[in-house]
Amino acid sequence: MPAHMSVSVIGAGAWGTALADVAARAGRKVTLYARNAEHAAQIQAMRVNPRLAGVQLHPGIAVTSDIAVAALADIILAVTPAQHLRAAVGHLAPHLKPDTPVIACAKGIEHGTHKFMTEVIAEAAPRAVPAILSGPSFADDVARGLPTAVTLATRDEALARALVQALGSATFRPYHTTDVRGVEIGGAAKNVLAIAAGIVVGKNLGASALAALTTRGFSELARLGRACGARAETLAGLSGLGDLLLSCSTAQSRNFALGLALGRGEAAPIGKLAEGAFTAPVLCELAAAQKVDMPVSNAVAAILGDRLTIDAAIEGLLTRPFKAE
Ligand SMILES: NC(=O)C1=CN([C@@H]2O[C@H](COP(=O)(O)OP(=O)(O)OC[C@H]3O[C@@H](n4cnc5c(N)ncnc54)[C@H](OP(=O)(O)O)[C@@H]3O)[C@@H](O)[C@H]2O)C=CC1
Ligand SMILES: O=C(CO)COP(=O)(O)O
Repeated sequence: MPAHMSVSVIGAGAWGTALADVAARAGRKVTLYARNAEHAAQIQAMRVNPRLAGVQLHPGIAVTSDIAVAALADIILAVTPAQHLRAAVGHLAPHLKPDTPVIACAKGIEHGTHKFMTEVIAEAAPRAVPAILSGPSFADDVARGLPTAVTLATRDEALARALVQALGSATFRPYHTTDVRGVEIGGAAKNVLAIAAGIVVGKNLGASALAALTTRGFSELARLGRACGARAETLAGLSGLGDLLLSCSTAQSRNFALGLALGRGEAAPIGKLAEGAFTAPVLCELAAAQKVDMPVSNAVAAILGDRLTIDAAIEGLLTRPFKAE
């Protein structure tokens, strides 16, 4: 069997299920791992996952709750929430073949450690080769076969190219890079900024304010990225600017939807994973450690931490001293 023929997806949520479909469409032999045996059996039998309602599973996808079976694949996609990645990869690690690429598809930074997703993989599965996939891609759109493009990064350029070949198709176009950190920062920071964008819309501040907020948000994302060694073209690429534009523009984004509810003074949507709420405090800690100014992200973290009202946060941002762009 040629290299990279088989793919396992760890985490049968909305994005894991959509990515299993992507890999099957690309011609790979696909296994979707759900940690709950009952869920796995139900998805296998019904060919739909309640976490991605209305989408029929590709007939080639096998569903398992056996981590040893999932670990046999040539490529692993790790698609749990960011704060669960270490546990999921740690569970998988003893069963992996040496040098198996493990691609993080979560967007976030680990609490407490400040580690990025590939660093978590490197620690939890030292014999694996960490990679990251991120970009503008709603699970629902991708699973329905609507086209998009993302960025896939790993340190070894030849491997990055091979992974893109293994997963890419006409409707899911990964671009490769070796700038792992740039891809990680874009995916993590955009979620926090999308909450701010939702607040702007929820507060009816107008389309001009939304564009200004998104642009200033990009500016702070790029500042932190540069401080952490990311390349400018990655930050302005699909995982940075691309995903920021998507997530700051529509309530289809769960992060934007959280901000929208906050801005309207409504309760947060129940049962919807908004990674930005988890990332905000750790992003701000990281920025402070790097001495990078991130006023929008700081405001989001303070609002979520009940240290600032939304009105006070808006006033604070609007009355900052004028400065050069
Ligand atoms: N949804 C989207 O459009 C996109 C999401 N992402 C990112 O992907 C990540 C996952 O999001 P999404 O799929 O939407 O989230 P969901 O809430 O839909 O699903 C998360 C899944 O992770 C599983 N899980 C949690 N911990 C573990 C573990 N230790 N081992 C195995 N599985 C585990 C959960 O299992 P259980 O059901 O048993 O709780 C659940 O099925 C996030 O970081 C998100 O930002 C990225 C791009 C698009
Ligand atoms: O990352 C995503 C789109 O690229 C999904 O966004 P939300 O997690 O905000 O729904």
